[in-house]
Parts: sequence; C-alpha cells; structure tokens
Amino acid sequence: MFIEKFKVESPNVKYVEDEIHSVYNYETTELVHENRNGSYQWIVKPKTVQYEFRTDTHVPKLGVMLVGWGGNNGSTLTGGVIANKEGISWATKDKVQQANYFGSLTQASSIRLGSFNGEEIYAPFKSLLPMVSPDDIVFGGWDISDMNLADAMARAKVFDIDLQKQLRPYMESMVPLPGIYDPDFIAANQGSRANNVIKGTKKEQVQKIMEDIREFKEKNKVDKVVVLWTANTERYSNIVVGLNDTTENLLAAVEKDESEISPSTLFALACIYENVPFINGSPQNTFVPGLIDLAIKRNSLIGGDDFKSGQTKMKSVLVDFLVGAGIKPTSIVSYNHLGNNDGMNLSAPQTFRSKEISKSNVVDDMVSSNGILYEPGEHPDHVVVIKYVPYVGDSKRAMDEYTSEIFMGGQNTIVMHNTCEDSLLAAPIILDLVLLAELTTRIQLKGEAEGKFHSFHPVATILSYLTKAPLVPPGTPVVNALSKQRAMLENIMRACVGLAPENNMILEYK
Ligand SMILES: NC(=O)c1ccc[n+]([C@@H]2O[C@H](COP(=O)([O-])OP(=O)(O)OC[C@H]3O[C@@H](n4cnc5c(N)ncnc54)[C@H](O)[C@@H]3O)[C@@H](O)[C@H]2O)c1
Ligand SMILES: O=P([O-])([O-])O[C@@H]1[C@@H](O)[C@H](O)[C@@H](O)[C@H](O)[C@@H]1O
Repeated sequence: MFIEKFKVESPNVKYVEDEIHSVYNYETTELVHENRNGSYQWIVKPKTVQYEFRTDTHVPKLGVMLVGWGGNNGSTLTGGVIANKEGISWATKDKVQQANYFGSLTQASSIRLGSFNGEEIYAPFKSLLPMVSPDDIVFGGWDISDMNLADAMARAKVFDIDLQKQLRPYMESMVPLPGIYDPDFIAANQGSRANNVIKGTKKEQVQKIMEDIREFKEKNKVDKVVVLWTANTERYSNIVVGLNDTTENLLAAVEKDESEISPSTLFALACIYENVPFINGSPQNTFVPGLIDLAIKRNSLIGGDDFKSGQTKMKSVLVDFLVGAGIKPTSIVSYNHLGNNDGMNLSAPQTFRSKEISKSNVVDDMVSSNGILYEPGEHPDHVVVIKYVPYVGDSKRAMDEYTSEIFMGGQNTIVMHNTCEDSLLAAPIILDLVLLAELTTRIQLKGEAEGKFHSFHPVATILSYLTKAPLVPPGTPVVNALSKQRAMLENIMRACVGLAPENNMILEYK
C-alpha cells in the first residue's frame, strides 16, 4: 500500500516549531588488528554512537543558477519544471502525454515505512523531510551562448514540438548571463557558440560571477541560491605545486591571471566566496586541492562529479550485482554514440579523457570489496568509447558487454543496448542534486562526544548516488555501488526523523 505522508511518534523525535529534533543510535563497528596469543587477529567490536539531528523545517524560496543554462540539460530541466508546474500536457504520435518527474529520486521514488496488517507500506521519498518543491524554484544562470531558453530548447531537440510550442512563452524571456569562456579547456568546436562571454582577468571574472549571484538573489527575492555546473566538460586541470595545490597558491594564481585555472574552478571559487553550494555535473577536476581546502575552511558545500545518468548508472548496478553474487567480471566494454553538443565537445581527446576517467573508475570499490574473486591490484579489463554521430542528436545509443567468469571455468557474457534521450535522464538528476544540496544545508548533527552541533562536511558525499565520480573528503572511502549510495542517503534522512535504517530483514515474518 502507498500512503502520501506520515508522522513519526517516538520519545526520540520532537517536532518543534521550524525544527525536527531526533536522537539516533548509530550502530556501527570498530575493528582492531591485535596480537592475541601470539598471532594477529582481526577483532570486530559492535559500537553504538548516539547522534542528535536538527533539521530546519523552514523550506526556503530557492534560486537555482545553472552554468550552461542554455544547454540541452539546462533547457530541458527548466522546461520540464515549467511543464509540471503549469500542468502542461501535449500530443505525441501515441497519446496525450502529461508532465511528470520520472527519473527523479526525490520526486518519483518511494521508501518503505513498515507493515500494516501483513501489507507493506510505502511513502514518497520526499515525505521523509521537508524539501523545496520544484514548483517554487526560480531558475537562472549563465551560458557562453546568448540564446534564450526557448530557442535553446528548440536547438536541443529533446522535447516534442507540441510541448515546445506551449513552453515557448514561458521561456523566451529567459536569457543566460554571460559565461566564462576559455577555449583551452573545452573543444575548439565550441568556439562558434561563444558569443556571450565575460571579458577581463580571472579575478575580474570571479568578481562578476559573485555580483551575478547577489543580483539574482536580490532581483528574484530568493532566500537561498544553489549553483550547478551543467556546462561543457572541460579537460583536466594540471595539479601543480605552487599553483593550485593549496588555497593560498590558488588565490595567488587567480591574482596573477594564471592560465591553468579553469572556468569551472573560477565559478566554484565565486560560489565558495558567496557561501553558495556549488555542484559539478561534469567530470573534470574542478575541485583542485586548493579549492577543496577553501571550501572546507569556509564550510561551503561543494559536490560532484559528473551526473550518473545512464550507462554508468547501469554499470554501478550490474557490477554490484555480479560481484555481490560471487561472479567475477573480467571484461567491461562500454561504447556509446550520441549527436548532441555534449557529444560534439567530447569528440576532442582532452575533454573525452575527463569523461573516460569518470566512467571507468566507477567499479573500483566493488572490485576491491571481494578478495575471493580478485587478487590485490587485479581488476577487469575496462574500455570506454564515446563517438559523436550528429544524426542521432540527444538520443544516446549505449552498447555494453560484460564478460564474467562463473562456476568451474565457465564464462558469462551480458550484452546490453540502452537508448535514451540523454538530457531526459540528466534533468531529473540535476533537480535531485539541487534539492538535496539545499536540504543538507538545513541539517545540523552532533555526535555524543561532540560539544556542539555542526553541519555535514562541506564536501557533500551525501550526493554520491547522483554522480559518477563522487567527491569525498580527503582520506575517506569512495562508494560507487548504486544500492549502497541510495541506502546511505535514505538512511541518513530516516535518522533525521528518528527512523532506523531500512535493513530489509522483515524479521516479523521470518
Ligand atoms: N546524460 C547527460 O546529459 C549527462 C550525463 C552526465 C554528465 N553530463 C554533462 O553535463 C554537461 C552538459 O550536458 P549537455 O548535454 O547539457 O551539454 P550542452 O553542450 O548541450 O550544454 C552545455 C552548455 O554549456 C555552455 N557552456 C560551455 N562552457 C561554458 C562556460 N564556461 N560557462 C557557461 N556556459 C558554458 C554551452 O554553450 C552549452 O550551452 C556536459 O558536461 C556533460 O558531459 C551530461
Ligand atoms: O551517465 P552515462 O550515460 O554513463 O554517461 C554519459 C555518456 O555515456 C555520454 O556519452 C556523455 O555524453 C554524457 O555526458 C554522459 O556522461
């Protein structure tokens, strides 16, 4: 059975004005490797740590500023939210289609609450904690192309024509602010659309972005702003000692207008200065070490990298299943072709390399989790191929082959063909990223040994379900397995309302 909302009644949960306060017993383990009776043993000690969570339930009016607003993802998300808000339906060749949020974890997925009279009871994921409604988001942003959002939507060729016609009046007045263009970081083929750029030094560009954020906030009377990069994939920045390895060196490099500081790093720097969450939806290493240090010092949320939308999302499910089943993937070949501007930008070797890295590293945690299947350092052959084929547009065609070793020397090969409008997969993920980033800034927590409440670590690992290459605090584990990422997010939100983690045991019926 599915219910729309619920309230938790527990001595550990208090719903007070503008706040949910919960006391949560975090059950974990402590491992020690000790010499016992002359031989070293691994000892596992169950441990309970009591946490308190305080969630501000005042939902703000949210401004979302997209870098690359006029792109396929930016125009598709903007149009999709308008269509849902206005209840737009449109004719397709098959039927009259209603707007929806399919593909969004926060808007279209559910959680299990428990059983009632032997029936499983579920509720919307978004009913766990108060979140911003997509209807209330004010969109804005930047693009190096000056095309208004209605024309950008037409250029993207993602939405059906009847839908585009209905959206045009809402979107034609939306014009991106000038972006920071640096041809050294993206494909040369992007130059032709760069007619809307901020001139000046890198320092002046950062200052302009900061001004843009303040003016957007004031003009639209929003309480908070989240900035998300859905602009082109950049090449990796070289990490150079003395240039971007520390905050001091990075800021000095900006002062000196050093060429190796990328546009995405400049946008992120501006956001950190404005204490505005910045999320990187592309694979490049925007978050150079000096920037991460600054975000931590200023406790300003950063998250990324690279939306996990289709082929890679499937990979983080399939490899998790195979390794979890004791089957040994030995060869993974991921090929896809697409014909949108993203694909055109990725046709350059240096930008493709950024994507190849994020699409390849996604199996590392699953492989290293099973020492029965894999020797230390052993991993499957893994190849990523992306080709640009203009004719197919946004309709990405992914073909994957997974070869594994099975029982007694047997082999299993799984082949998948996966066709989708890439932007229709990414847009709901962008929505989830900005809504969850905003939510986490309203949560404070305190461990039993801590003197005061604090926010989550500014490097927002909590967003990892939505990214191919989760950005994590230095020295902490990277988890890519999709089921673990989703469980982590849901269980932290359950803890905020005093609910135990979903452990799927259902002992009541065992
Ligand atoms: N399924 C997906 O679509 C998906 C999945 C994962 C990651 N991504 C990443 O999301 C990004 C956007 O994808 P897309 O399909 O919307 O691409 P797109 O090329 O249609 O949109 C990118 C937009 O960014 C603009 N732009 C480029 N550099 C800019 C800058 N420095 N400042 C401001 N604007 C700039 C471009 O003019 C363009 O309008 C890409 O980096 C892509 O790799 C997409
Ligand atoms: O998320 P996913 O489907 O694995 O990866 C996608 C790639 O397959 C695609 O070629 C690229 O253009 C998109 O930006 C996205 O990164």
